[in-house]
Amino acid sequence: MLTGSLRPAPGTTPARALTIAGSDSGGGAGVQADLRTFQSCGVHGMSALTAVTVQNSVGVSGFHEIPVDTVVGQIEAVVTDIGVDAAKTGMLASAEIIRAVDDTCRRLGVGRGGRVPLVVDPVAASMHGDPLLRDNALDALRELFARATLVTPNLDEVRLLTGIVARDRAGLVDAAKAVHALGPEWVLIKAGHLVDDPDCVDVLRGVDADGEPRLVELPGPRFATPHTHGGGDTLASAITSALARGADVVDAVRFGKRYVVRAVRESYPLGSGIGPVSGFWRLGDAPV
Ligand SMILES: Nc1ncnc2c1ncn2[C@@H]1O[C@H](COP(=O)(O)OP(=O)(O)OP(=O)(O)O)[C@@H](O)[C@H]1O
Ligand SMILES: Cc1ncc(COP(=O)(O)O)c(N)n1
Repeated sequence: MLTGSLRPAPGTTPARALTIAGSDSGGGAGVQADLRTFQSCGVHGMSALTAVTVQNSVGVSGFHEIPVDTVVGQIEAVVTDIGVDAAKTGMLASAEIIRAVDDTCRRLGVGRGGRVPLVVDPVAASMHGDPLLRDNALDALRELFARATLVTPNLDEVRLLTGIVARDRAGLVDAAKAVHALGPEWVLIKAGHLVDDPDCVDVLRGVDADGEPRLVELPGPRFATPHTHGGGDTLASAITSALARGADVVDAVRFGKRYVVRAVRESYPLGSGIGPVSGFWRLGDAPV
């Protein structure tokens, strides 16, 4: 289902995915990366904007939150009319927005217990180290995990949310167990920050159909590039796209990993700081 052409048949309604996230003015991460990824995975992308960041390749100099009612209104507007096959969250900015998103998802059947899978990427800071979440919002973020089909923390987010400092692959497995205990159905711990490991082996943990704990390693090469801005958003959006197209969580995560490996391999310099992973790699060469 997820190999070969991902282009929807002309005239048919494609699978639909919603991102609830912030804008990156530099275009490398946030809703810009999410919508780009949905498109190249053959999925119609929709967005509920939570915040506008002032951002370029060297950092985030500030952000402005969207009023809670407007965040909720965007989600309701698209879910009740257009419909959604899978959703993801990225930058949620504040405890008030997180709690409103959690409540809205519950009401609309998005996330655990509902019809629509929900991927929660617990964005707390940019890769430059600039905050994207208010200091008092960690409890609300932990609570949102219980609504998630899948959460996708990086190692800094694992440390913030659980106190666990993972230094090697065994540490990733411990981290997966600790984050799983916070209540999501599945956890994907991303290995990008384990810079001393020659490979990038992400770890997925969940419970299979028989109720048995399941651990899946997602192997991948590590490319020697500083330009990985938006890698986490791109991975989570590719996974969300696969879920929207009907894949189960393990297959969707395998697809997302294959997708992000290509995106990192073709990442490019931009500005004077950190460039983005590529959204171009699936473009064909046919003349227009
Ligand atoms: N240098 C690299 N080479 C190959 N894969 C990488 C590299 N860095 C990260 N990845 C992969 O990219 C994905 C994102 O991982 P990472 O740990 O960087 O998440 P993140 O910190 O949330 O991303 P970002 O902050 O860059 O948006 C993971 O699948 C990870 O294994
Ligand atoms: C709006 C927004 N959302 C998410 C990120 C995280 O991406 P990264 O960790 O690559 O900076 C970001 N920088 N900006």
